[in-house]
Amino acid sequence: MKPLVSIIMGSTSDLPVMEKACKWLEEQEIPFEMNALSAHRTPDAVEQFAKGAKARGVKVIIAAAGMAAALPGVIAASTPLPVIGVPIKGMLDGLDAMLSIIQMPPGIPVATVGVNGAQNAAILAAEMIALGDEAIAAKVDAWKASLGKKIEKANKDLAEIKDYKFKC
Ligand SMILES: Nc1c(C(=O)O)ncn1[C@@H]1O[C@H](COP(=O)(O)O)[C@@H](O)[C@H]1O
Repeated sequence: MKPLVSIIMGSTSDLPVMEKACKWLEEQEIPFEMNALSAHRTPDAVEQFAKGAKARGVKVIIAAAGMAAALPGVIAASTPLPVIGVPIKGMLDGLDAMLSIIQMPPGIPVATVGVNGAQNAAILAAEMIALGDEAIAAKVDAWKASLGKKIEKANKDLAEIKDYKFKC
């Protein structure tokens, strides 16, 4: 199946974080592709990718980068598709990447998730696609319902801990 989500990372050193996005999309059976491209190191390839993504059927791009994270913004500049940026934690705890990604000049937005927020990026991508795709909307709904069930069970378990004292 043609990929609906394209995951781009600045380096394969970002892969341990971005695997969480892949895992979530795989579990939901949402087709995706993944590539390492760098606005700093392979600028021509990034431009070519960004300009061609929509015509290949991609609906949302997830772009992850650490340090001086130009990649998501550079991709956003060359595509009409929504771009979700994932700041990767590095030497400055990811604050450098987060600010690089979130502080886009007016007109070229990047929807930025939290530092290392790969799974949230995948969920947000699915929610965007779900606006025009009932099957994916049903998957997102089911996922959110399962989260609710988990916390309901955790709350029940908490009530059953006999010596639990509310300390706040
Ligand atoms: N921020 C960028 C860009 C870019 O924005 O084009 N290209 C690579 N990087 C980041 O550099 C970090 C170190 O990369 P290496 O581990 O390859 O040296 C990675 O987190 C990557 O995302």
